[in-house]
Amino acid sequence: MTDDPPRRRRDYRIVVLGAGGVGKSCLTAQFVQNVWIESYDPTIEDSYRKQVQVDGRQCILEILDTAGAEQFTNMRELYIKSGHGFLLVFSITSLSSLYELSRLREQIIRIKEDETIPLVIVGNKSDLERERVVSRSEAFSISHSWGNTPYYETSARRRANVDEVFIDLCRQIIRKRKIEGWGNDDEIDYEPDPGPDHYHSRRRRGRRRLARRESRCTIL
Ligand SMILES: Nc1nc2c(ncn2[C@@H]2O[C@H](COP(=O)(O)OP(=O)(O)OP(=O)(O)O)[C@@H](O)[C@H]2O)c(=O)[nH]1
Repeated sequence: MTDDPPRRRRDYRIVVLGAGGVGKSCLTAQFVQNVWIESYDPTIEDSYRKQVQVDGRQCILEILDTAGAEQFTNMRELYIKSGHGFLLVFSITSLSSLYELSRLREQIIRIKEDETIPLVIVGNKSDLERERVVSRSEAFSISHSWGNTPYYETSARRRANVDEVFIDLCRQIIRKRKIEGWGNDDEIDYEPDPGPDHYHSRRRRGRRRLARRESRCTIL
């Protein structure tokens, strides 16, 4: 019996940021599992993994939702520090959630000490057009002022543009690493695929998993 040749993948750590209630968990659940979760229980830590192909490269996504406001800031700094790319999510029904993104971006740049970190701006809840308070032009003007950061409008409820935002971010990360000469440094042998994309809900264990694993998508 011959061993299979080792397969290779590249691991990218993606962090999903945004104000409370903008739909970060719903977006991620849709991307990972193709499910719509109407109401999310914040007391449960949910961990998601997804292996996807982006232009022939493997990418794994994992999400950790944490409860506890005090830990939140520290955990967020930790996640930002370790992130390779960031989804900045607001709701088109909340102007304040859009303004929150500037603060988050400044925090990312400060912590990462990098102004070219891969970002995607996500205007979620596009199905609530009648409740829209953030115009597309307002969101685009922020995108332009940030050096044309990609802007997408999504609906987690209708699963509109959900894959696109994650894939765009992965592409940016791949491009940046190429430009910066990371080459194949982060390629590692990996275990055979455990099966279909999976989802698990855990209490407390998620944080340890986050520290251990190389590839993550974290929701804050
Ligand atoms: N209509 C509509 N509602 C959405 C959409 N995405 C999320 N929601 C609703 O918005 C609420 C908040 O969604 P979550 O995914 O829990 O938001 P979150 O950003 O993870 O919130 P926090 O855990 O507080 O940070 C829920 O009631 C969802 O059902 C969407 O695309 N359209």
